[in-house]
Order: sequence, then structure tokens, then C-alpha cells
Amino acid sequence: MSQRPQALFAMTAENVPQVFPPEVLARLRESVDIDPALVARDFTDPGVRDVLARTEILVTGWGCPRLDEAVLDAAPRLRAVLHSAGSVKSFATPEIWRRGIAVSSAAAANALPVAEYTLAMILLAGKDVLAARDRMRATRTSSGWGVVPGIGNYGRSVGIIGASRIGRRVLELLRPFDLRPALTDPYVDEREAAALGVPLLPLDDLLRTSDIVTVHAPETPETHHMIGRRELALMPDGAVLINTARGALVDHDALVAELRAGRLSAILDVTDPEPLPADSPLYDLPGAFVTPHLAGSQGNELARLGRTVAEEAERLLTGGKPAYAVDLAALERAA
Ligand SMILES: NC(=O)c1ccc[n+]([C@@H]2O[C@H](COP(=O)([O-])OP(=O)(O)OC[C@H]3O[C@@H](n4cnc5c(N)ncnc54)[C@H](O)[C@@H]3O)[C@@H](O)[C@H]2O)c1
Ligand SMILES: O=C(O)[C@H](O)COP(=O)(O)O
Repeated sequence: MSQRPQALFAMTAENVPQVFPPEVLARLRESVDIDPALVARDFTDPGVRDVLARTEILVTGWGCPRLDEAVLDAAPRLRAVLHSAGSVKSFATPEIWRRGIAVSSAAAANALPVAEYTLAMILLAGKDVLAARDRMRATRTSSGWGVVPGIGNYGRSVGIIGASRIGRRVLELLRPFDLRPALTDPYVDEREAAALGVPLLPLDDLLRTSDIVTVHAPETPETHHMIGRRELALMPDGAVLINTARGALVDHDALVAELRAGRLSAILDVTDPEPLPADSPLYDLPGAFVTPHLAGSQGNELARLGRTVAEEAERLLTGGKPAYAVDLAALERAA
């Protein structure tokens, strides 16, 4: 019998080999006994129930079923839930914390590709690259450009909405460039902003003074449509809105009206609703550049999420403190 604690995958089965490719799985299996062929999607399944009764570490991912009292009762030895994706909101219940079970998430690892996407889009938007590509296609010529006025990344102001994991990463990535970042976040004070090396502005001032605004707040009742008609109207002519957070933070009717007027442009990795309906004007409007919710971990980036879980398991099981703990207050804030 193995001396390693029993672990169990609970997620969409097809994600297991993507998030835990062989070298990452091997790393995880140095700490725990886990079978990649047994992936819990239904905790009442007899084969799963049997292992769950012995499970000390639950490795969750996208598609994990809800961990309610019945599931937790069936897992009396559970010590930790290690989530190989971002938010635990879809499956975690306060009962997990009440029972003293540790919860960690790879959200910080998932923040990296979103921040990279955002940096790329900020730089492309500054050069008007996306619109230039459309114009070249329409005019079938690359001549007649010369020096393009009104574009360029030198000295451009970038407004970051939310000192979230992703917002902070974006701030770090912007450092080497001649851009001027500013931040808005009602939960950050002047001292913290000073430590981050960024001016802290009220949302309205940030919108008024930014050439590019990038949204990184979570979706909460408070942030729903936080960028609406009034807020968009504050943005200067030619400004660019980037949203990689959640579609519902932006009022899409108001955004479409601004895009139709040709006053603003928008780079959207997330939309409201998702998937974007076939008749959405966002597909065709000049000034709109939409990607299909791909900024988060994709392809080989998924292995970074698995590695984060393997490292967290090792830390916890060798008596270390969790590096990526999720507290109950964070779950309640996200509700
Ligand atoms: N496009 C993608 O593939 C992708 C991938 C990962 C995350 N996301 C989204 O990106 C966003 C940020 O994710 P995260 O993990 O960095 O978030 P997070 O959980 O770290 O964000 C929490 C922080 O947001 C800030 N905040 C809360 N309300 C705010 C408000 N009204 N205005 C400004 N700031 C506010 C607070 O500082 C809070 O601490 C979320 O909406 C998330 O769903 C998208
Ligand atoms: O799809 C996303 O936005 C990210 O990949 C994160 O999603 P999650 O927070 O639900 O894991």
C-alpha cells in the first residue's frame, strides 16, 4: 500500500491530460496517490465514492460538481481542495471552510496569460494595428500611410480598472514601456497604490484621462454594467476600451452606440452574452475587435495550472503554508 495520501480528480475528464500532462502528473504523484483515469463528475458513482472515502486531497478543475455537505460527509479524511483553474465560486460551499479544509486555487497562474494578452492588445491598440489591417484589406494597398498622426505608444495613458491579480500583473508588465498607467479600485488606498507605484484615481477621472482603459475587476453585483453609457461618454475621442474580465461589466448596448458613432474602439475577449449571438453588431463594427474568451490559460499554458497544484500539494504535505489559499471571505465577495 502506498504511503502517499490519496487524491482524486474532480473536473471535466478531457481537461485532465491538458492540465496535467505526463511531467506535471508525475510531479503531482510524487506527493499524492492519484489515478488520472478516475475523474469524479458524480460523487455518488460507486467507484468514485469508494476512493472519496479515503481521499485527503481533492484536485478540482473546470466542471467540478458542487462540494455540498453530502459530498463532504462522504469524504471524512479530506484535508485540502486544490483547484487547477481560477474561481472556486461554481462549486465551493462555505461548509468546506467550516470543516477546516484548506482551499487553494491556481488563479494567480491563470492571471499571467490574461495579463500578457492585455499587454499585447495595449501595444497593438497604441499603433492602431488592428484597424490598419482592416483598412489595408478594404483598400487593397499598403501605400499612402506615411507617418500616421495620432498613434503611437510613447507617453500613452493606460487606465487599469481593478488591482486584482490580473490588474497587478498588467501593471508589472507595463513597467518597461513609456506608458503612463493609472489605477482605479475602491478597495485600494493611496498607500497601497503608492507601493504599487501608480496614481490612484476615481473611476470617472480615470476614464476622462486614459487613452486606453483596461477592465480587470471581478463580476459582482457592484460591478455589473460599471461601464455604461455615462462612463463611456467620459472617455476621450479615439480612446480604446479593453475588456478581458467579464462581459457584464460593460453595458453592450451603450458600447455598440459609441462604436457606431465611431468615437471609441473596443477590444473584447469577453462579451455579454457568451457565446456572442450570430447577429451581434460587434462582429462587423469597425472599431470592435473581439476574441472568443481565450485570454486565460489555453494550450500549453494549461500545464502551468497543473504545476501550480502539484507544487501546492507538495508544500501542504511537507508542512508548508499554502501559497495560493482562497479564504471564505473571497468566496463570499464573489457571490
Ligand atoms: N478572459 C479570461 O479568460 C479570464 C481569465 C481569468 C480571469 N478573468 C476575469 O478577469 C477578472 C479579474 O480576475 P482576477 O482573478 O485578477 O480577479 P481578483 O479576484 O483578483 O479581483 C479581486 C479584486 O478586484 C478589485 N475590485 C473589486 N471590485 C472592484 C471595483 N468595483 N472596481 C475596481 N476594482 C474592483 C479588488 O481589488 C479585489 O481585491 C475577473 O473578472 C475574472 O473573471 C478572465
Ligand atoms: O474563463 C475564464 O475567464 C478563466 O479561464 C477563468 O475562469 P474561472 O475563474 O472560472 O476558472
